[in-house]
Amino acid sequence: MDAEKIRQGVRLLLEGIGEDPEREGLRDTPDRVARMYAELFAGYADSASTHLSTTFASPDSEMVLEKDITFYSTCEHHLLPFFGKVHIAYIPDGRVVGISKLARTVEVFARRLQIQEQMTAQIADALMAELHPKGAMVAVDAEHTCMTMRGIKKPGTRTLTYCSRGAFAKDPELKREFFSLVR
Ligand SMILES: Nc1nc2c(ncn2[C@@H]2O[C@H](COP(=O)(O)OP(=O)(O)OP(=O)(O)O)[C@@H](O)[C@H]2O)c(=O)[nH]1
Ligand SMILES: [Zn+2]
Repeated sequence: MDAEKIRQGVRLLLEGIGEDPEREGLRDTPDRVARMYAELFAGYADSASTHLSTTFASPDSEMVLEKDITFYSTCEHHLLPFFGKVHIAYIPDGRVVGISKLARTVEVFARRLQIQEQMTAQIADALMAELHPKGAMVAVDAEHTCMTMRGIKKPGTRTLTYCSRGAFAKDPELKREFFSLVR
């Protein structure tokens, strides 16, 4: 990430809205925003494979479901936050990952400029590619501040997206089980 470019950009934004970037309250803002962006967009320098490569043998495991993983991401159309919960399920094919690694995988993709559908699919595809499970399913339930605090302004509206791969894509019964568990 190029912190200097971000600082220059924020100075221009402040001028654009008619503010004085040199006034006391704003003097450190470009640098604060650059440091904040390093945090919000840390996902670009991270990869799911880093977190999903350590696996443990678990021959008899059935569905594993991690639900209510809180996330904050940034909408690529408006640069505003969208946030909510991710639910991840997979059916191991003999090997499982440490449970924290599922939440880490969410962070890898949430900490980028995103649209919700793409983030949902990227999480499912990363699980399939790294863990080779029999199937994976991801649901995301989020509020987009670009819809609630601006534009159409509908507070409380939630967007739900799903992505199923492998056994979950083929077997409606498994999908139903996933939905009954995340509800
Ligand atoms: N599918 C999808 N759309 C998104 C997401 N985040 C924001 N959007 C939408 O992206 C669209 C961008 O539409 P535009 O018409 O180009 O932008 P806009 O004039 O700011 O649109 P409004 O929000 O309707 O005022 C809007 O409809 C947003 O609601 C997302 O994660 N997925
Ligand atoms: Zn938006």
